[in-house]
Amino acid sequence: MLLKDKVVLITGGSRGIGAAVAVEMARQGADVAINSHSGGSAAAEVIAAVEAQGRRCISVEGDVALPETAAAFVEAAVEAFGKVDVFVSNAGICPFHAFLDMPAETLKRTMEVNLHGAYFMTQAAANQMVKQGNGGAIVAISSISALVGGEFQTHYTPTKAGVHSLMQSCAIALGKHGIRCNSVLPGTILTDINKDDLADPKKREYMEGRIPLGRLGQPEDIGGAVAFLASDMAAYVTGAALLVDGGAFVNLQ
Ligand SMILES: NC(=O)C1=CN([C@@H]2O[C@H](COP(=O)(O)OP(=O)(O)OC[C@H]3O[C@@H](n4cnc5c(N)ncnc54)[C@H](O)[C@@H]3O)[C@@H](O)[C@H]2O)C=CC1
Ligand SMILES: C[C@H](O)[C@@H]1OC(=O)[C@H](O)[C@@H]1O
Repeated sequence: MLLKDKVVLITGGSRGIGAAVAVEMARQGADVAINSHSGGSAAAEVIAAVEAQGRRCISVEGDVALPETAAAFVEAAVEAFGKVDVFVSNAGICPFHAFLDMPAETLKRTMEVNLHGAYFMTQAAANQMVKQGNGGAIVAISSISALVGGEFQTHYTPTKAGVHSLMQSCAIALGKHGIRCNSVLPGTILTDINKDDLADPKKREYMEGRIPLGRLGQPEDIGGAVAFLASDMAAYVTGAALLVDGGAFVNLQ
């Protein structure tokens, strides 16, 4: 087990990648706190799946775009489990939309959830880790989209580049406290975030065709990379980015 008796906090942990990461963390021996926005029954399913691994789980609802959500999430986790060892910044949205008529509100909301949310949450988790004095690990779910663009993602890709940049700067700011900060860059993973976009068979076939490993990703494909970066196996890894994309990024021709 890579994370025996560690406490892991995950934003956006009720569905998709965050939910799969929560279960993997539990499989690796950790207790888990998930945040989500209206997680409802999905959050309850994640709690059950973590408990099935013999670990504890709490769910705290809140919009990561609001600074007060971060303080409340960390406080609830400390109250339940006594500490924070690992923080995974995962919550995100991607409302696909063309560039030329992008509504200002869609741009603003995407920035606030994906980037400001990651900032507030990372800051709150890091403050708790510094207070504890034992170091820690922070992993942000960035994206292959931090490196390459998307016609209908002009509001989204800058947030994913920003999240990785946040991890790089935090690696420097927090290194003296023994806190490591890294990013995981998933390729296209089948979740609710792209359900509508990939409902178009032509788009889905095109995306699949770009991937040397021959398939789109599943949420479970991301858990191992996060567990590695969160664990002592990665004790000398900070400010790094790990692509988990089936080879899509390097596939020029
Ligand atoms: N699915 C994909 O192909 C990829 C996803 N990502 C990133 O992975 C992360 C998770 O995405 P998926 O699992 O695919 O999406 P999803 O839509 O399946 O899950 C999103 C999660 O974030 C939560 N969430 C959304 N807005 C929130 C808010 N304002 N406050 C708190 N929680 C909120 C939801 O409650 C849910 O738990 C996102 O940051 C996304 O950008 C990165 C690369 C690829
Ligand atoms: C939502 C998209 O399908 C997904 O999000 C990302 O970050 C990936 O690059 C995919 O485009």
